Amino acid sequence: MLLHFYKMTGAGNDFVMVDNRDLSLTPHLDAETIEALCNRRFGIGADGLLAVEPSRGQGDYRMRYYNADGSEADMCGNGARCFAAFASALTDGDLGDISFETAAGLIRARFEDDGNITISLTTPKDLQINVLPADDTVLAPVHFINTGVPHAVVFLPSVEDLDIVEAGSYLRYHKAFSPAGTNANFAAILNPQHLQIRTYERGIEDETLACGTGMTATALLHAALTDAPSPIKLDVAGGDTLSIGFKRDGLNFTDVTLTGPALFVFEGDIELTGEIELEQH
Ligand SMILES: N[C@H](CCC[C@H](N)C(=O)O)C(=O)O
Repeated sequence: MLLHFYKMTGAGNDFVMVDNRDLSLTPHLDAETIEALCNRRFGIGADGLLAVEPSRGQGDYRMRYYNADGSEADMCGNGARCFAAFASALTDGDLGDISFETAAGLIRARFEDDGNITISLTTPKDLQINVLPADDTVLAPVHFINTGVPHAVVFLPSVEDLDIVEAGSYLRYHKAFSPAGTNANFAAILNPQHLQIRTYERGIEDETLACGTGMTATALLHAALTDAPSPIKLDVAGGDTLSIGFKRDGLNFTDVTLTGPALFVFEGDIELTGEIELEQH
Protein backbone atom coordinates (compact mmCIF):
# COMPACT_ATOMS: atom_id res chain seq x y z
CA MET A 1 0.00 0.00 0.00
CA LEU A 2 1.39 3.40 -0.97
CA LEU A 3 1.18 5.95 1.87
CA HIS A 4 1.10 9.65 1.01
CA PHE A 5 2.76 11.63 3.82
CA TYR A 6 3.92 15.13 4.65
CA LYS A 7 7.08 15.97 6.63
CA MET A 8 6.94 18.91 9.05
CA THR A 9 9.18 20.43 11.68
CA GLY A 10 8.24 22.31 14.84
CA ALA A 11 11.47 24.12 15.81
CA GLY A 12 13.57 21.09 14.85
CA ASN A 13 11.26 18.47 16.41
CA ASP A 14 10.20 16.71 13.23
CA PHE A 15 7.23 14.61 12.28
CA VAL A 16 5.64 12.43 9.62
CA MET A 17 2.10 13.75 9.07
CA VAL A 18 -0.68 11.51 7.71
CA ASP A 19 -4.33 12.17 6.86
CA ASN A 20 -6.36 9.48 8.58
CA ARG A 21 -9.70 11.33 8.52
CA ASP A 22 -11.34 8.29 6.88
CA LEU A 23 -9.55 5.93 9.34
CA SER A 24 -8.31 3.84 6.40
CA LEU A 25 -4.74 4.01 7.72
CA THR A 26 -5.59 2.73 11.20
CA PRO A 27 -4.78 -0.96 10.43
CA HIS A 28 -1.32 0.15 9.28
CA LEU A 29 -0.48 2.43 12.24
CA ASP A 30 1.08 -0.29 14.38
CA ALA A 31 4.25 0.33 16.41
CA GLU A 32 6.49 -1.62 14.02
CA THR A 33 5.32 0.31 10.95
CA ILE A 34 5.59 3.68 12.71
CA GLU A 35 9.09 2.84 13.96
CA ALA A 36 10.09 1.90 10.39
CA LEU A 37 8.63 5.14 8.96
CA CYS A 38 10.47 7.25 11.58
CA ASN A 39 13.81 5.44 11.10
CA ARG A 40 16.38 8.00 9.90
CA ARG A 41 18.35 5.47 7.80
CA PHE A 42 15.73 3.06 6.46
CA GLY A 43 12.59 5.19 6.49
CA ILE A 44 11.40 8.78 6.13
CA GLY A 45 13.12 9.81 9.36
CA ALA A 46 11.35 11.70 12.17
CA ASP A 47 10.97 12.10 15.94
CA GLY A 48 7.37 10.96 15.64
CA LEU A 49 4.21 10.53 13.55
CA LEU A 50 1.00 12.54 13.79
CA ALA A 51 -2.34 11.38 12.36
CA VAL A 52 -5.35 13.63 11.70
CA GLU A 53 -8.47 11.66 12.66
CA PRO A 54 -12.14 12.52 12.94
CA SER A 55 -13.29 14.25 16.11
CA ARG A 56 -14.96 11.92 18.64
CA GLY A 57 -17.26 14.64 19.92
CA GLN A 58 -15.04 17.54 21.02
CA GLY A 59 -13.07 19.85 18.70
CA ASP A 60 -12.69 19.81 14.95
CA TYR A 61 -10.37 16.76 14.84
CA ARG A 62 -8.62 14.12 16.93
CA MET A 63 -4.81 14.20 17.08
CA ARG A 64 -2.94 10.90 17.54
CA TYR A 65 0.81 11.16 18.30
CA TYR A 66 3.34 8.35 18.17
CA ASN A 67 7.01 8.56 19.18
CA ALA A 68 9.75 7.32 16.86
CA ASP A 69 9.85 3.99 18.74
CA GLY A 70 6.18 3.48 17.86
CA SER A 71 4.88 4.20 21.38
CA GLU A 72 1.75 6.37 21.49
CA ALA A 73 1.91 9.41 23.81
CA ASP A 74 -0.94 11.56 25.12
CA MET A 75 0.37 14.86 23.76
CA CYS A 76 3.14 16.57 21.80
CA GLY A 77 3.52 20.35 21.96
CA ASN A 78 5.61 20.94 18.84
CA GLY A 79 3.55 18.29 17.11
CA ALA A 80 0.34 20.10 18.04
CA ARG A 81 1.49 23.20 16.16
CA CYS A 82 2.37 21.07 13.12
CA PHE A 83 -0.94 19.22 13.46
CA ALA A 84 -2.87 22.51 13.45
CA ALA A 85 -1.07 23.73 10.33
CA PHE A 86 -1.54 20.37 8.57
CA ALA A 87 -5.23 20.02 9.51
CA SER A 88 -5.84 23.59 8.39
CA ALA A 89 -4.07 22.96 5.07
CA LEU A 90 -6.19 19.84 4.50
CA THR A 91 -9.31 22.03 4.71
CA ASP A 92 -7.82 24.97 2.75
CA GLY A 93 -7.63 27.01 5.97
CA ASP A 94 -11.41 27.50 6.03
CA LEU A 95 -11.67 26.70 9.71
CA GLY A 96 -9.54 29.56 11.05
CA ASP A 97 -8.45 28.81 14.61
CA ILE A 98 -9.06 25.10 15.35
CA SER A 99 -9.39 22.79 18.33
CA PHE A 100 -8.58 19.11 18.53
CA GLU A 101 -8.82 16.24 20.95
CA THR A 102 -5.75 14.54 22.36
CA ALA A 103 -5.46 11.85 25.03
CA ALA A 104 -4.32 14.69 27.34
CA GLY A 105 -7.46 16.76 26.61
CA LEU A 106 -8.73 19.44 24.21
CA ILE A 107 -6.08 21.62 22.54
CA ARG A 108 -6.81 24.95 20.82
CA ALA A 109 -4.62 26.44 18.09
CA ARG A 110 -4.46 30.10 17.05
CA PHE A 111 -2.74 31.14 13.82
CA GLU A 112 -0.72 34.30 14.53
CA ASP A 113 -0.18 37.08 11.97
CA ASP A 114 3.60 36.47 12.06
CA GLY A 115 3.15 32.84 10.95
CA ASN A 116 3.70 31.37 14.40
CA ILE A 117 1.04 29.18 15.98
CA THR A 118 -0.12 29.50 19.60
CA ILE A 119 -1.28 26.29 21.27
CA SER A 120 -3.46 26.45 24.40
CA LEU A 121 -2.30 23.49 26.46
CA THR A 122 -4.20 21.39 28.97
CA THR A 123 -3.95 22.33 32.65
CA PRO A 124 -0.62 20.99 33.97
CA LYS A 125 -0.72 18.49 36.84
CA ASP A 126 1.38 16.61 39.41
CA LEU A 127 3.84 19.51 39.95
CA GLN A 128 6.54 18.35 42.42
CA ILE A 129 9.50 20.44 43.61
CA ASN A 130 12.53 18.26 44.60
CA VAL A 131 10.77 15.08 43.48
CA LEU A 132 13.84 12.90 44.22
CA PRO A 133 15.59 12.50 47.61
CA ALA A 134 18.18 15.19 48.35
CA ASP A 135 21.02 12.72 47.74
CA ASP A 136 19.57 11.57 44.40
CA THR A 137 20.25 14.41 41.97
CA VAL A 138 21.46 14.81 38.42
CA LEU A 139 24.03 17.56 39.11
CA ALA A 140 21.19 19.51 40.77
CA PRO A 141 17.73 18.91 42.36
CA VAL A 142 15.11 17.27 40.13
CA HIS A 143 11.59 18.66 39.75
CA PHE A 144 8.53 17.23 37.95
CA ILE A 145 5.35 18.27 36.22
CA ASN A 146 2.96 16.75 33.67
CA THR A 147 2.16 19.15 30.80
CA GLY A 148 0.25 16.57 28.81
CA VAL A 149 3.11 14.08 29.14
CA PRO A 150 5.51 13.61 32.11
CA HIS A 151 8.58 15.83 32.44
CA ALA A 152 11.49 15.87 34.89
CA VAL A 153 13.30 19.23 35.00
CA VAL A 154 16.77 20.13 36.29
CA PHE A 155 18.17 23.70 36.42
CA LEU A 156 21.95 23.96 35.91
CA PRO A 157 24.46 26.84 35.62
CA SER A 158 25.09 25.69 32.02
CA VAL A 159 23.75 23.00 29.68
CA GLU A 160 26.29 23.46 26.89
CA ASP A 161 28.62 20.60 27.84
CA LEU A 162 26.06 18.32 29.46
CA ASP A 163 26.16 14.61 28.55
CA ILE A 164 22.41 14.69 27.97
CA VAL A 165 22.06 11.03 26.97
CA GLU A 166 23.69 9.91 30.25
CA ALA A 167 21.84 12.44 32.42
CA GLY A 168 18.61 12.19 30.47
CA SER A 169 18.39 8.42 30.36
CA TYR A 170 19.10 8.25 34.12
CA LEU A 171 15.91 10.23 34.79
CA ARG A 172 13.90 8.75 31.92
CA TYR A 173 14.25 5.25 33.42
CA HIS A 174 14.41 6.24 37.12
CA LYS A 175 12.25 4.07 39.39
CA ALA A 176 10.57 7.21 40.76
CA PHE A 177 8.87 7.66 37.37
CA SER A 178 8.14 4.03 36.56
CA PRO A 179 6.35 2.39 34.90
CA ALA A 180 5.50 5.19 32.41
CA GLY A 181 8.92 6.83 32.63
CA THR A 182 9.44 10.52 31.90
CA ASN A 183 11.07 12.99 29.53
CA ALA A 184 14.07 14.85 30.97
CA ASN A 185 14.77 18.58 30.56
CA PHE A 186 17.91 20.49 31.54
CA ALA A 187 17.86 24.29 31.59
CA ALA A 188 20.16 27.24 32.26
CA ILE A 189 18.70 30.58 33.36
CA LEU A 190 19.92 33.36 31.04
CA ASN A 191 17.71 35.97 32.72
CA PRO A 192 14.48 35.77 34.78
CA GLN A 193 12.33 35.46 31.62
CA HIS A 194 14.76 33.70 29.30
CA LEU A 195 16.08 30.12 29.58
CA GLN A 196 18.25 27.82 27.49
CA ILE A 197 16.92 24.26 27.38
CA ARG A 198 17.95 20.81 26.21
CA THR A 199 15.65 17.78 26.30
CA TYR A 200 16.05 13.99 26.32
CA GLU A 201 12.78 12.51 25.09
CA ARG A 202 11.01 9.34 26.14
CA GLY A 203 10.20 7.28 23.08
CA ILE A 204 12.94 8.83 20.99
CA GLU A 205 15.53 7.85 23.59
CA ASP A 206 17.81 10.68 22.60
CA GLU A 207 18.03 14.46 22.63
CA THR A 208 15.54 16.23 20.37
CA LEU A 209 16.17 19.71 18.96
CA ALA A 210 13.05 20.98 20.71
CA CYS A 211 10.33 19.57 22.97
CA GLY A 212 7.16 21.67 23.31
CA THR A 213 5.69 20.09 26.42
CA GLY A 214 9.22 19.97 27.86
CA MET A 215 9.89 23.67 27.41
CA THR A 216 6.46 24.35 28.88
CA ALA A 217 7.23 22.14 31.90
CA THR A 218 10.57 23.91 32.38
CA ALA A 219 9.08 27.41 32.10
CA LEU A 220 6.33 26.63 34.63
CA LEU A 221 8.71 25.07 37.16
CA HIS A 222 11.04 28.07 36.73
CA ALA A 223 8.09 30.38 37.46
CA ALA A 224 7.09 28.29 40.49
CA LEU A 225 10.63 28.37 41.88
CA THR A 226 11.55 32.00 41.12
CA ASP A 227 8.24 33.90 40.71
CA ALA A 228 9.35 34.79 37.17
CA PRO A 229 6.41 36.40 35.33
CA SER A 230 4.82 35.31 32.06
CA PRO A 231 5.91 35.07 29.26
CA ILE A 232 9.08 33.03 29.46
CA LYS A 233 11.26 32.57 26.38
CA LEU A 234 13.32 29.44 25.79
CA ASP A 235 16.24 28.93 23.41
CA VAL A 236 16.08 25.36 22.10
CA ALA A 237 18.86 23.16 20.71
CA GLY A 238 17.58 23.56 17.15
CA GLY A 239 18.26 27.31 17.30
CA ASP A 240 14.73 28.68 17.66
CA THR A 241 13.38 30.69 20.59
CA LEU A 242 9.82 29.88 21.67
CA SER A 243 7.50 31.54 24.19
CA ILE A 244 5.44 30.13 27.06
CA GLY A 245 2.54 32.13 28.50
CA PHE A 246 0.61 31.34 31.70
CA LYS A 247 -1.40 32.58 34.67
CA ARG A 248 -0.19 31.46 38.11
CA ASP A 249 -1.73 31.23 41.56
CA GLY A 250 0.94 29.67 43.76
CA LEU A 251 1.68 26.27 42.25
CA ASN A 252 -1.48 26.29 40.14
CA PHE A 253 -1.11 27.25 36.47
CA THR A 254 -3.89 28.07 34.01
CA ASP A 255 -4.15 29.53 30.51
CA VAL A 256 -0.85 27.89 29.52
CA THR A 257 0.20 28.64 25.95
CA LEU A 258 3.10 27.61 23.69
CA THR A 259 3.93 29.81 20.69
CA GLY A 260 6.33 28.84 17.93
CA PRO A 261 6.81 27.81 14.29
CA ALA A 262 5.45 24.88 12.27
CA LEU A 263 6.96 24.37 8.82
CA PHE A 264 6.26 22.03 5.92
CA VAL A 265 9.51 20.46 4.66
CA PHE A 266 8.46 17.98 1.95
CA GLU A 267 5.77 15.50 0.94
CA GLY A 268 6.06 12.09 -0.61
CA ASP A 269 4.83 8.57 -1.03
CA ILE A 270 6.23 5.49 0.65
CA GLU A 271 5.41 1.82 0.10
CA LEU A 272 4.24 0.43 3.44
CA THR A 273 5.39 -3.06 2.51
CA GLY A 274 8.98 -1.73 2.34
CA GLU A 275 9.69 -2.70 -1.28
CA ILE A 276 9.50 0.29 -3.57
CA GLU A 277 9.07 -0.51 -7.29
CA LEU A 278 11.03 2.08 -9.25
CA GLU A 279 8.95 3.07 -12.24
CA GLN A 280 10.73 2.46 -15.54
CA HIS A 281 10.84 5.87 -17.26
N1 LIG B 1 8.29 12.02 23.72
C1 LIG B 1 7.16 12.55 24.51
C2 LIG B 1 6.00 13.00 23.60
C3 LIG B 1 6.42 14.10 22.63
C4 LIG B 1 6.77 15.34 23.37
C5 LIG B 1 7.51 16.40 22.57
N2 LIG B 1 7.95 16.02 21.25
C6 LIG B 1 6.73 17.70 22.52
O1 LIG B 1 6.92 18.50 21.59
O2 LIG B 1 5.94 17.93 23.47
C7 LIG B 1 6.65 11.46 25.44
O3 LIG B 1 6.68 10.29 25.07
O4 LIG B 1 6.18 11.83 26.53
